[in-house]
Amino acid sequence: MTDTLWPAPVATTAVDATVTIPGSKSVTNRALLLAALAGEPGWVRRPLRSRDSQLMADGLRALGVGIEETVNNATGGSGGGEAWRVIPAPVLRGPARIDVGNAGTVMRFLPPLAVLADGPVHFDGDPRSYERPQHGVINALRALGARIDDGGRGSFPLTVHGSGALDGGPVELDASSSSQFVSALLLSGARYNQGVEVRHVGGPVPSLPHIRMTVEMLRLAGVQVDAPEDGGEKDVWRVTPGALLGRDMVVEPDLSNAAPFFAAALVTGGRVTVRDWPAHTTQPGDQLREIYTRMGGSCRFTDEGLEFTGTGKIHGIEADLHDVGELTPVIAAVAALADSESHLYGIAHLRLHETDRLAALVKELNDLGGDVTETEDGLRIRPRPLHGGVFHTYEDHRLATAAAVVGLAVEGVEVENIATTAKTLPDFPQMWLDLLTGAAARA
Ligand SMILES: O=C(O)C1=C[C@@H](OP(=O)(O)O)[C@@H](O)[C@H](O)C1
Ligand SMILES: C=C(OP(=O)(O)O)C(=O)O
Repeated sequence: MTDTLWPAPVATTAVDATVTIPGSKSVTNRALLLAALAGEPGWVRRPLRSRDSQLMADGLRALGVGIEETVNNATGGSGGGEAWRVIPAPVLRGPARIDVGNAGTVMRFLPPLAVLADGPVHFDGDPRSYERPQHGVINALRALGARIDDGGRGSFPLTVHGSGALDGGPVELDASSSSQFVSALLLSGARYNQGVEVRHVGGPVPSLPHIRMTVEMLRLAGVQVDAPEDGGEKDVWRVTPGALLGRDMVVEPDLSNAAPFFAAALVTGGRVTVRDWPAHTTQPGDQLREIYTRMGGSCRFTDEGLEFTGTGKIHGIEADLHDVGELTPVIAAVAALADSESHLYGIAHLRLHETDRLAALVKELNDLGGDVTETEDGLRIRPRPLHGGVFHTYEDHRLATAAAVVGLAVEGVEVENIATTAKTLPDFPQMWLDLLTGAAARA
């Protein structure tokens, strides 16, 4: 936590910019893990370089995986940029120590891999990692035969006593608090002796697009997966045991991190293009096209990417964000500047994200004069004229970008710890300034 305050710039004119958004956190961290499990070296191209992806890379390195970070600007344009070479370890190494930070993908995805190590792997992380749910992964791994010492806490810190192999097979878990429990088991499951069959038992699973991303990326790595959306049984995913192929994977831009930039088009009545928007993607951020259109913008694909245009007039929305929860903070910020009330629901699980996002959004928007109330599973936002003040960010990157969006229209917003955006978008402060000075248009 830092007390540094960042004065959020106010937009004095309509923005008109084209931005390059760095790679997706979710795709980068899956790509690294799948490459580490493969039978031969592979490449992860245009990876995200941020706190969460460095934690994943360092965690894999601790287990003996080689990850060479190289920059290749020779070809320039979209063909250049970074490419990380991943060299799998013949045997994953224990003892090892892994820092999970506050990265859900690292805390959920690495313990199922660590069971394959040939010794103990100790996991620790930020204080918030002790509070985020981990029981789905711990209980499932134990049921599959793994030995895990969590001091009875059901969370971090914990030690996975890797024994070089896991039998695997069918297992039940409750993923109603995080889709990452399912993804975690599936990602390493092909390397278990019997593969894995995950059956979710409980309330609806949030963030389903992220499970589809897992399934799609596993298939690209040559793994056979049966999933509910392909005619399989509801809430059951099956991974057949087998070798993974070392691939050349190109990471898409992080579409969830496009949310504040398109929001700038809506709020200022301007125009923002995000380069290289994929025509097909499993990223939840793709749903911004529909959500922001309902809020008053319009979008179209151009030769460069996806262009969003706003009118400066924003409408409130009634939206189920269960599938796309990570978009909530920025959507809530836009909704606070709208001309009518919004109801965002299906997002009770956000209370267990980087911070309790529902409580944080209510407190911070209301402290600026807003009228936001928390419901059982979401937020009601009644727009009111807002005033300046400190916007606290609770070490949550998406609270920080949400605050910047409010600051576009409200003078005197000061964002606490803008550096927390380093979790997934370290360049955010400069990118935001470039957007507003027109520099992003020239980039
Ligand atoms: O698997 C992933 O990459 C993610 C899944 C989602 O987690 P939850 O299902 O816990 O919401 C999402 O919110 C998170 O940002 C990334
Ligand atoms: C919930 C998020 O992250 P994590 O991967 O830490 O769960 C997020 O990025 O909004």
